[in-house]
Order: sequence, then structure tokens, then C-alpha cells
Amino acid sequence: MAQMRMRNTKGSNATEIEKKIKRGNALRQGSAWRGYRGLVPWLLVALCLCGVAMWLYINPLDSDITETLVHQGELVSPHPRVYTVRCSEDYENYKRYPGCTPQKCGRAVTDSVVTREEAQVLRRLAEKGLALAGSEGGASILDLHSGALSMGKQFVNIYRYFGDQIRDAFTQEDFQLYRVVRGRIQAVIAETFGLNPTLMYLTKPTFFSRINSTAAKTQHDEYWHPHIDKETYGSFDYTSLLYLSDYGYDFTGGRFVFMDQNGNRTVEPRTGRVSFFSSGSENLHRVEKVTWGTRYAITVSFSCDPAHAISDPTLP
Ligand SMILES: O=C(O)CCC(=O)C(=O)O
Ligand SMILES: [Fe+2]
Repeated sequence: MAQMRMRNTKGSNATEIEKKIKRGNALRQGSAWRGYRGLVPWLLVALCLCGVAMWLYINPLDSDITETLVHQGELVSPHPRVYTVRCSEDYENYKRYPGCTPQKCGRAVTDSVVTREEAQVLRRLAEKGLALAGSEGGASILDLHSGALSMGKQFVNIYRYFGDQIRDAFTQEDFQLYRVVRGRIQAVIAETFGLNPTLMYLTKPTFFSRINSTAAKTQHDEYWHPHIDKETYGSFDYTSLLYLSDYGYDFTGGRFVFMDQNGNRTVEPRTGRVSFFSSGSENLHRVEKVTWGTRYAITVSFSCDPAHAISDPTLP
């Protein structure tokens, strides 16, 4: 009996001790959790900051954009949206070609000259052509007329360098589509600026461009500098850009920016969108740096000087 009581006392002692240990553990766990709980708001703040940083990286602040002339999501149809600007005085120093030299200067955007499907075909053409090489960063150029393709840090002639392989990338139909599209662009420019389309000549360079967010390795690849096309390319009187991908979907950054004295006005690329403008200093412009994705476009330009005319690109 006495032995029994002893065992009982021992047993109740043991359960007491166990309880204490458990309570101690629970207290310790509780205080550890309370410690972590203190971190939760900080973790949330850190997460929010990361989110904001990512968002800003993808969509930089528009502080320098005064006005968006055309958003990606808009459909400008059936008539072009036209913005007239005063012609610069530079034109007085150039030879005049009646029926072509700008009397009226400006810029315009239309989504009804090239269909989305046609632009997608041209985009695949650009992808195939530029996949043959491409620059090491920034912008890669494929000049359809001369065959010049950026390759690493230099240019090669695709027609010579790739020989018959080029026929796997391009077909006669592709070049036919380019010609048809070029003709329609020429017609809409003539109509908008009141020109005689037969007095406008396709001029060089006429090229596909592919821009991504990798760092440019050479000056050629630095596409973002403000410039005036008539100064950069000499022969240009009217510049047109046919976009083959969508701002905000295929790439971010990469908007086209007219840099006016009273602010910057931008055009957001959209597949099949044609933007065109007189090439003088009234249309100083730049392309924003692409921050994500890949942007494809075609530059098709016209000269009033028949001496600068080139024929449509063809397969050799
Ligand atoms: O791709 C663009 O939006 C503009 C390109 C450009 O300014 C040019 O080719 O001169
Ligand atoms: Fe330009």
C-alpha cells in the first residue's frame, strides 16, 4: 500500500513535469511566432516595393510624354488621324520638286492600310530573315533592298553570304506582299499630304528592324537617339513606319516619340499600324528603349528626287 502511494506520487510528479515541459515548449513556440509575426508587415512592405520596382522597370514613368497621339488599343480607321505641323525652314535650302516637296508638313497614323494578317506575314518574314544573324544587342537591321543584315558587330550581304539558303527564308510572294503594302503606303501619304504619288520614289534604306532589351554593342545598334530622318538618311522626304508587333503585349518601352518644343508626343506601335510623317526637322523623333520583349517594324521611305529612287526589293 505504502509502495503504491510512492508510485502514485512519483507518477503525478512525472505528469506535472511533463505538463511544465509542454507549457514551456508552447510558450517558446508562441513567442517565436510572435517574433515572426512582427516581421510580416516588413515582408509585405518588401514585397510591395519589389512589385513597384518591377512595374517601374517594365513601364517607366511617362514624365516626358506630354500626349499620346495614338494608343495601342485604339483602331484608327477608316481615315488616318492627321496632325499638321509647320514645315521647318530647312526646306528652303533643298531643291523643290513640285507635286512632291512638302508644302504641308505633319504626321499621321492609320490602322486601315495594312491588315493585321498581312502584318503578321511580314513579321514572320522579319523573324526568319533576322534569325539568319542579327546584331549582338539593341537593334538588328535587315535591309531588303541592299541585302545588308546586321551580324554580330558588322553587316553582311544576305544575298551573297547565305546564297540559296535565302530562298528557304523568303519567297516571291513575300516580296510581292512588300510591294503591294509599299504601294498602299505611298498612296495614303500622297492623299494625306496632297501629293502626286507618281512623283514620289521609294528610297533607301528600306529595312526591317528588330529591337530587344539587350544592351547595344555598337553605335549602329543605338536606335534610341533623337534624330531627323532627312539629316540621318539624306534622301528621305517622307518616312513611314509599319509596325509588326504590339506595344504592351509583345514588348514594353519602344514607343515612337515626336520631340516637339512644347512637349513629347508618342505613337504606340500596333501590329499593322502605319505611322508616316514629313522627314524634315519639324519631326525630330526617337524610339524609347525597349525594356522587355521584341519589337518588329519596317521603315519604308520616299524621296522627291528621282536620282534617289530605288526599285522594289526582289529575290536575286
Ligand atoms: O521604328 C521606329 O518606330 C522608328 C525608326 C526610326 O526612327 C528610323 O528608322 O529612322
Ligand atoms: Fe527615324
